[in-house]
Amino acid sequence: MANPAWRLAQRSCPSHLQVVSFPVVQLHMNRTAMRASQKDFENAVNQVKLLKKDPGNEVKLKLYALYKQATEGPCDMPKPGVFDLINKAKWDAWNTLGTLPKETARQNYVDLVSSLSSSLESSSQVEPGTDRKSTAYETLMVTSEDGITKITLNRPAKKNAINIEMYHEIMRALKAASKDDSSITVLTGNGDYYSSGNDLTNFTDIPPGGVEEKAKNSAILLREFVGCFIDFPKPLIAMVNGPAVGISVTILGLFDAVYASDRATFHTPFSHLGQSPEGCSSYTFLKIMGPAKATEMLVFGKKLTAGEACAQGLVTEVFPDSTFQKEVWTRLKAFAKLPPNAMRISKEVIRNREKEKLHAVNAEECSVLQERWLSDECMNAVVNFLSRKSNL
Ligand SMILES: CCCCCCCCCCC/C=C/C(=O)SCCNC(=O)CCNC(=O)[C@H](O)C(C)(C)COP(=O)(O)OP(=O)(O)OC[C@H]1O[C@@H](n2cnc3c(N)ncnc32)[C@H](O)[C@@H]1OP(=O)(O)O
Repeated sequence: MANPAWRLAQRSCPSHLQVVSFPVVQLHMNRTAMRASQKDFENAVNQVKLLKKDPGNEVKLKLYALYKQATEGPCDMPKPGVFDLINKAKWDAWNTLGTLPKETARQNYVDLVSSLSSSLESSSQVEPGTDRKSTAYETLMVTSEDGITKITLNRPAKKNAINIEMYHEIMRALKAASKDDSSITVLTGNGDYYSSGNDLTNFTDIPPGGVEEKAKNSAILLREFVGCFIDFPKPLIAMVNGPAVGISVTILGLFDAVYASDRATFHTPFSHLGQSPEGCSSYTFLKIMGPAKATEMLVFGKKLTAGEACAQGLVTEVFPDSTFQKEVWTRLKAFAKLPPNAMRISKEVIRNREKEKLHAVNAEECSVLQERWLSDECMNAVVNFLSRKSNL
């Protein structure tokens, strides 16, 4: 237990959280749909006692925060002073959870313990330096090689539209990547598209009278999904191999570098869909490109070419499609040889002061969208697409 922040954090934690060992399992994010029972929660709390390896301060603070949220609800403690670093770190971690419902916090705690266990299992099964290929995903391909974990969206026949399963799997892959032995993480798409954004059939499996409930659960899912990008600790790089739509574009503002093929386009047709911006784009795009250009994209749905997106600062560099893979991978392999701790810490220094703001923006965007999804404008747009009348 290297860091005094955690040691101190333990003092006001229940005794089970004072044992630092490392959990054991595969993260089953789709369990969020099932809801953890009190018994699952208690089991997870006990499982923490069995952990053999230190999961690191970041994870321990998350466990602390989720435990407090699950047992006491939203943080109502006065904010510690700036020099009370340890208690402030704990307070920040708890307070960041905002009004996350107790039962969601309980579920997230169970999932986190489960994912820690999973990461221990996988790392103990793989020789250091050995290439890994995960077969545990339905909608992704995840590989780890040369210090780079590559997450590939893998529904090419649907233009890599993000269905509910893919949201969960991306979160699971990011959580695993944040703890594996790679230095950088790359997100890309299989096939001709990077991603066509939210799968519009996500709006279809709604039980009669259940639309409000579905909107509420979707807002929780979206907030958690975007939160994983806000909190991702290692350099996160997008390789935008083709057109990108909707949420696959907006979250680019949370990446550390965005490399694009000259075939890529960037399109956020939220108004056409009766929806509103997410992925923190209502904040990041304004910072990146200024309000005038951000409004063109986010309000009027202007589709940008890769060159335009680069000129506006959303994209780091554009490559001819014919050499895109080769040139970007050469670059990524060089990045992956840089000292990983230095990269992680530099990212922290660059990003950390914005984190609290980003989580607040994320929460607000999700709450606005929750209402939007119930609007006639949104429902009509979805029905139009599903009946193939959409003409974005
Ligand atoms: C009650 C509340 C529930 C809320 C649930 C919400 C959960 C979180 C939401 C987070 C917020 C995110 C917002 C966004 O991302 S907005 C952007 C949404 N995306 C779109 O509007 C794009 C829609 N797709 C298209 O316009 C075209 O398909 C596209 C231009 C991408 C490609 O056109 P093209 O003609 O080249 O190809 P096809 O249309 O024939 O597509 C091939 C097949 O892929 C299917 N497809 C493509 N994109 C999607 C999609 N986004 N959702 C569902 N399906 C998609 C398409 O239907 C074709 O399938 P078939 O071959 O079976 O017909």
